[in-house]
Amino acid sequence: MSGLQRHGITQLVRGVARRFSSSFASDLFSDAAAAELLVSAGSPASIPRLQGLPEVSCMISGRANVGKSTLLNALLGRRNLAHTSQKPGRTQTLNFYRVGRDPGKLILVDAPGYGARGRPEWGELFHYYVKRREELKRVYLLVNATHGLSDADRTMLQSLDAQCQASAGTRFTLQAIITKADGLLRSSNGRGAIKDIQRDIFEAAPTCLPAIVTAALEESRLGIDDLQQSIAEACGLV
Ligand SMILES: Nc1nc2c(ncn2[C@@H]2O[C@H](COP(=O)(O)OP(=O)(O)OP(=O)(O)O)[C@@H](O)[C@H]2O)c(=O)[nH]1
Ligand SMILES: [Mg+2]
Repeated sequence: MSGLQRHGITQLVRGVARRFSSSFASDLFSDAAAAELLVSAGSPASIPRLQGLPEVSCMISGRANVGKSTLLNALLGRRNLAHTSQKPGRTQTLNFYRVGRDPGKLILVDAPGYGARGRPEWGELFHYYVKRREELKRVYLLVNATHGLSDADRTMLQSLDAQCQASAGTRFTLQAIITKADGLLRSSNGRGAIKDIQRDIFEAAPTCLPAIVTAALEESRLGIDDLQQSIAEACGLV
């Protein structure tokens, strides 16, 4: 068998494996009606143990109004499981959502936005959670495509990156999500602007995995399958 044929077969096997694992990831998120908000925690003392559940937590955090709750609804195929609002600061607690039918396979955590019009105590709650939560597998940091990185995003990325480096990625890994990309991708320099954001993210946090570019409104969806796949991989479920 020639080298070229061997290469062709390897590529074919990889392609099939990728398709198989991506269909597994979408199965994981397919049971939309069964997803459930388990607990909202407003203080470190009320962060739940959730013992008994095979919990693997993914954390979604980001600047207020960046589109976290809308993204969570898109991921779970639900309209209003997580409350959304045009006004920043709607999410004020850590909200633990079970994905799938009880006992579930993983937990998604929606967090209060920090930065503009977020409150410092919400940031403290998030930091407490990230420092202590053994079940946490990955932190997703959301960046608004139209605003780019804020100073608060940079500070957060640097802090999370330092924690990832300190544990050599054994505690949790870090990945950025560029949200609300629909608006930017319609403009002539949209792709360039997204590349700039990706470069800024890498400069602030070299351990951050390549950003997933998303749009989460019902009328324009982008990157949701990729995000489902990434969450399943982070949680060791594919
Ligand atoms: N164009 C566009 N708008 C979006 C997208 N995602 C969310 N939005 C809008 O942005 C606003 C804020 O969305 P939320 O999901 O409530 O944002 P959040 O980050 O959860 O906000 P807080 O909980 O207040 O921190 C809403 O008006 C959404 O409809 C998107 O992908 N594209
Ligand atoms: Mg919210």
